[in-house]
Amino acid sequence: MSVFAGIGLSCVRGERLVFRDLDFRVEAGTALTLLGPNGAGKSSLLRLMAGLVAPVAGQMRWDDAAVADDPEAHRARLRWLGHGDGIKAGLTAAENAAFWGALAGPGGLDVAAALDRLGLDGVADTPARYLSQGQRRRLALTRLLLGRAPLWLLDEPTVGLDAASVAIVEAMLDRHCRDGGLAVLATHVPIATPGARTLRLGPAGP
Ligand SMILES: Nc1ncnc2c1ncn2[C@@H]1O[C@H](COP(=O)(O)OP(=O)(O)OP(=O)(O)O)[C@@H](O)[C@H]1O
Repeated sequence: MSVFAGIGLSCVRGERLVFRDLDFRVEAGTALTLLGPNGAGKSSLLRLMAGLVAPVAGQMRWDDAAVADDPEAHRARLRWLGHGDGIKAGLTAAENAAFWGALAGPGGLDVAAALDRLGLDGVADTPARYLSQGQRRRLALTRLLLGRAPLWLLDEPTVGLDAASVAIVEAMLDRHCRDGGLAVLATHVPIATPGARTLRLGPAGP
């Protein structure tokens, strides 16, 4: 059973110490929700977990190995969803998903099934520039289903989504964890997760 953990992590962005001596632990089959006010460091912690920002102190481990010892293996095991949707406006919804699917490797849903899961089957052939904000976010979320990765790192995944779409994301998280996956997500709105574990980050410093 995989375990993703951080021990004694400190993070500096620009000149600012965002957090220090932070520990986390996520086990296979569970999700960890990061909570805290604006600027508390939720996105910074997710970026650190994704290997996009290096900690100034501390260590992250996947099972018994230090993540920093094999960054490529870590990249291969994670799916990252940041604030940006990463969508090419000139491509249709299906073409965007096909592009991600080609990069994602084997084991996931095909494009039609992923679009269907996110309720986008009716706009598959619509250029992404004509999609609504919520449809664009749902399109970005198909990346999680195209190819299999055990670790999902999601920064405010439900921004712009209506209640029905939030329920779809909750069902995706539930299924991912039941399949033995792990997830870490930052959010300002309630999202039901398996186990409902939370890590609260403190208010930002001066
Ligand atoms: N690239 C950067 N350069 C300098 N400072 C940064 C950078 N990115 C983030 N920060 C600072 O780090 C702190 C934490 O920001 P972060 O985005 O991690 O917070 P957050 O908890 O995700 O906030 P929000 O809820 O508003 O999304 C903030 O003070 C922010 O200004």
